[in-house]
Amino acid sequence: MSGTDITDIDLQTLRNWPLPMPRFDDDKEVRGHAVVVAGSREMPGAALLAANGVLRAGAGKVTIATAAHTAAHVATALPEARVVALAETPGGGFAAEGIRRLGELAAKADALLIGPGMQDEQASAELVRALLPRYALCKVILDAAALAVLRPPGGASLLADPVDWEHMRFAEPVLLTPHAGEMAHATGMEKKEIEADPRGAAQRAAQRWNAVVALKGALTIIAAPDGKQWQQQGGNVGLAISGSGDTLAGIIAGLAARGASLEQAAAWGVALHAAAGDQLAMRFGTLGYLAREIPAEIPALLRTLAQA
Ligand SMILES: NC(=O)C1=CN([C@@H]2O[C@H](COP(=O)(O)OP(=O)(O)OC[C@H]3O[C@@H](n4cnc5c(N)ncnc54)[C@H](O)[C@@H]3O)[C@@H](O)[C@H]2O)[C@@H](O)CC1
Ligand SMILES: Nc1ncnc2c1ncn2[C@@H]1O[C@H](COP(=O)(O)OP(=O)(O)O)[C@@H](O)[C@H]1O
Repeated sequence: MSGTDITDIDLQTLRNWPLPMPRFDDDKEVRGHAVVVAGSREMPGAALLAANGVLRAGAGKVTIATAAHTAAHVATALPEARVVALAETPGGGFAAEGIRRLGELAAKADALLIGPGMQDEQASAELVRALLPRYALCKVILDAAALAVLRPPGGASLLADPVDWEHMRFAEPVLLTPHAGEMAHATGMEKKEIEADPRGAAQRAAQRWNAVVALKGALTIIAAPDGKQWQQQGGNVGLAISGSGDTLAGIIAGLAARGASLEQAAAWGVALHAAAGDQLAMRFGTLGYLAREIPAEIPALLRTLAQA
């Protein structure tokens, strides 16, 4: 299933693929605005981890749309963010009444990240289904609970069932950031099967869903709908920690808001995230650094890579 060409995300690849840089006189809107739809009563921290990633990746502005119950706490914890409170479903998801507001926010944003720490997968899937066709005006990244949109209501496997699949082709490519467990959940495949052939799984998903797929793990594969693939095997096992993926999703959203394409934001995001893990491992040891410490490593790494 896997093709033969895959590009390693190494220093040379990044050097040949420079990120868009702001002009000296740009304002914060021009530097990029990301909307992060994330968090819930049980996992408010995911919204903070992702939003920190957005700002540390160099975007000018972040808006967090999160559960009304925890919005005030989130706002206090990240004073740099604008925080929009969304009404909740009984299951802790975001109620449909928030969709119009989210659409208005997305229409003014450069990147839209949906999913980290959201509860109620069904409500999350409905929110994505309702939001994307009406408001797909910016770069969209779907992570964690938002990936539930990939499962048809009956729960059948999309990759195994081309009929159900037809309903789920994205009109415009979005970026999906599943780990193997989420990929298994979305496709009906066994996690073991995905781990045995991550390139094949990512590539099939990218082509069938019309999405850029970043399949995360110790080896991360990025596959684009046109067949291009990148891989990154770096970082360290300390990155296998609660909230690590939330920071990655935020870093990627920040880079996309700055003007990177979805493929470029994914490749740079994965490289920066791994390099941040390596910096933290040198300082604290491989085990025991925190996900919240990852984003603060990014600005210095960006400077180093930009000058490399
Ligand atoms: N502070 C916070 O608010 C945090 C929120 N988090 C949120 O928690 C939610 C659920 O996270 P999980 O995906 O861990 O859900 P689960 O713990 O429900 O895991 C779902 C399935 O995926 C498997 N799995 C989990 N991580 C994996 C990995 N890295 N590679 C392969 N298989 C894996 C599990 O074994 C399980 O079968 C997400 O919305 C996430 O954003 C977590 O990131 C932790 C921190
Ligand atoms: N052993 C490992 N070595 C290097 N990176 C890893 C390893 N395990 C996980 N990662 C990276 O850590 C991140 C974990 O993301 P995820 O599983 O979504 O975490 P969470 O849901 O807790 O936020 C991914 O970017 C993944 O590529």
